[in-house]
Amino acid sequence: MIRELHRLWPEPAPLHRFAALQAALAVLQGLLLGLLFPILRAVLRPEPDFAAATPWLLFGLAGVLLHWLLSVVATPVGFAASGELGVALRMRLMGQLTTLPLGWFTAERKGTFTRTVTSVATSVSRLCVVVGGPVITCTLVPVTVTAVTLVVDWRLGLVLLATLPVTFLLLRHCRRKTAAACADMEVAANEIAARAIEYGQAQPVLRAAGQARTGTRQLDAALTEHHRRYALALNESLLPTLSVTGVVTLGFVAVLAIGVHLLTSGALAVADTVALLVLAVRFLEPLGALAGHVHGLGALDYGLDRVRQLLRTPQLPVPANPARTLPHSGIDLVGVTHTYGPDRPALDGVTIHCPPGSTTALVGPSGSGKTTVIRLIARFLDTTEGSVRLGGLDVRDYDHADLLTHLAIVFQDVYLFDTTIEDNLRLARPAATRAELTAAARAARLDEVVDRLPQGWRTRVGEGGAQLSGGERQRVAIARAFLKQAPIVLIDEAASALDAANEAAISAAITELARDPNRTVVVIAHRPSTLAAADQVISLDAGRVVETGAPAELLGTGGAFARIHQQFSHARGWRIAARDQQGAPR
Ligand SMILES: Nc1ncnc2c1ncn2[C@@H]1O[C@H](COP(=O)(O)OP(=O)(O)OP(=O)(O)O)[C@@H](O)[C@H]1O
Repeated sequence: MIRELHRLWPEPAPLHRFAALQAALAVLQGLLLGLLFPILRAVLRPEPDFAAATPWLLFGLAGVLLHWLLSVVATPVGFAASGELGVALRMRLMGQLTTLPLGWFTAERKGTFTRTVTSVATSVSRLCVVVGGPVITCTLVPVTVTAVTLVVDWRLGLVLLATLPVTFLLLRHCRRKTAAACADMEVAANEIAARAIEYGQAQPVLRAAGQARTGTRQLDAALTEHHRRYALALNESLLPTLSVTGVVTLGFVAVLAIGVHLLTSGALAVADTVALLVLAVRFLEPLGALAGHVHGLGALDYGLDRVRQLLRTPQLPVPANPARTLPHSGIDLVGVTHTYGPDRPALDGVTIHCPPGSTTALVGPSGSGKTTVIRLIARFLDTTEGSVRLGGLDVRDYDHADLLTHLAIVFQDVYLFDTTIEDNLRLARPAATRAELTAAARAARLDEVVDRLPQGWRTRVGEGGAQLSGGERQRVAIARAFLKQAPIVLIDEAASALDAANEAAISAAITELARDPNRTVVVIAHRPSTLAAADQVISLDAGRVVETGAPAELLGTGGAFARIHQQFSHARGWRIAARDQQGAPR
């Protein structure tokens, strides 16, 4: 565990100071107990010799004062060490976060990461001091007392010495059991959290279905499972804990019996017997207390393991000499296969060519692989086979942070920070001038939204952007894309129904982005107007490209795209206008 801590926190000087103080306190306690021998020998005799006892008493007094002083110093040192360790662990975890492939961030992993950065890191840093301190004391006091006893009477010393390894081995076993139980209960706790969130989110559906009271089945099952595992964990750790207490009690009985025997047989003086019995009590007491701390140690082992596992997550490989600039804005996927898990590949031998300045619309049924194409272009994921090329270079040849400066991405579910609408837009270009902000907002039809808001640009948008509608949030994201002036724009168009104003505004904004000859746009299209603005449509099905061509061309083939178009036409009374040679609608 200590080695593990060193690996996670390479500069643990504050923790060393705290451990050294605790060790000093423990050894001092043991040595102070040793003073009982000369003191009792001087006092417990027919004619007590207080003069002989006085120097030892003075020694004892000085020792007690020193002990008090060290304890006073140890408390703030412990707090500081715990605080610094917490900060160091969180910094390392947050540092790791920025190097992970974005495809890693599934909902479940985000939950695990949040718990590790918050509660696990806090518990590790707290337990290191709150449990680590007493464990050092409870280990070193018996060791020092054994050494003192061996010096005075080797027979009693040997009894104490024999108790130590048995107790420590049992405690180690206890600790392993507790760590395993913690891991087991964490799985059950995660399940409860997931079901509780789901239950909260599903309230409208459950109420609409009249199942508000009965819809807790899964949550109930998760709670029952957690309770079952908790009871199991308690049962499993009970036996080793009771064994430790048993060994400690047996050790005390043995010391008592041998002490009485030595006293009655005249082999040990009364003063030494009394002192040895006091020492035996102080030897066994901390060992018993250790059993109480073993659960904390198990939880500490488990917490350290969680932090280590996260820090070991493979990072996105960085090339030795990364390309910094994008030669052009063309995009190519060459024989790309991507597999998420053991199932069939999400993309299977996909080849796509998007010339610089063109607009490509991706269409296809749900699960056909459209989002995966976007994720691979942005290198949120790496391909399993084949390569993704931006500006003629493999995405793996760029530094990922640099690569992202060339991309603007508009997600379907836009997340906004709980700050002003201006700050949310500035995220794309913090140094943008007022004129640039206004121009981007106008292009994305966000200006209409800003004008309507009570405090205009200074209006706070609420957590996640809750003060704005889905369509308005997507306008902010599109405005970010305009403001960033990135040569490559990736859009996952909102699939849900929008009101007429948002629908028209977003369509117009995407069409404007698509018309810009300096931008290459790839859009997952859900709206006819977006398809109409595209130079080419790529139709995907089950991870394969089934059709490629200009929208008007593909209409005539009667294939997959023509069928999608027919659905759109029925749903919205819409048709693709044929384009003239220059690409302008006729
Ligand atoms: N993180 C993931 N882990 C495992 N499988 C995934 C993951 N993301 C997507 N998939 C699977 O990969 C396949 C392609 O998914 P993808 O999201 O790319 O399709 P899509 O065409 O964008 O679908 P939709 O239109 O519903 O968003 C699907 O079978 C999907 O279940």
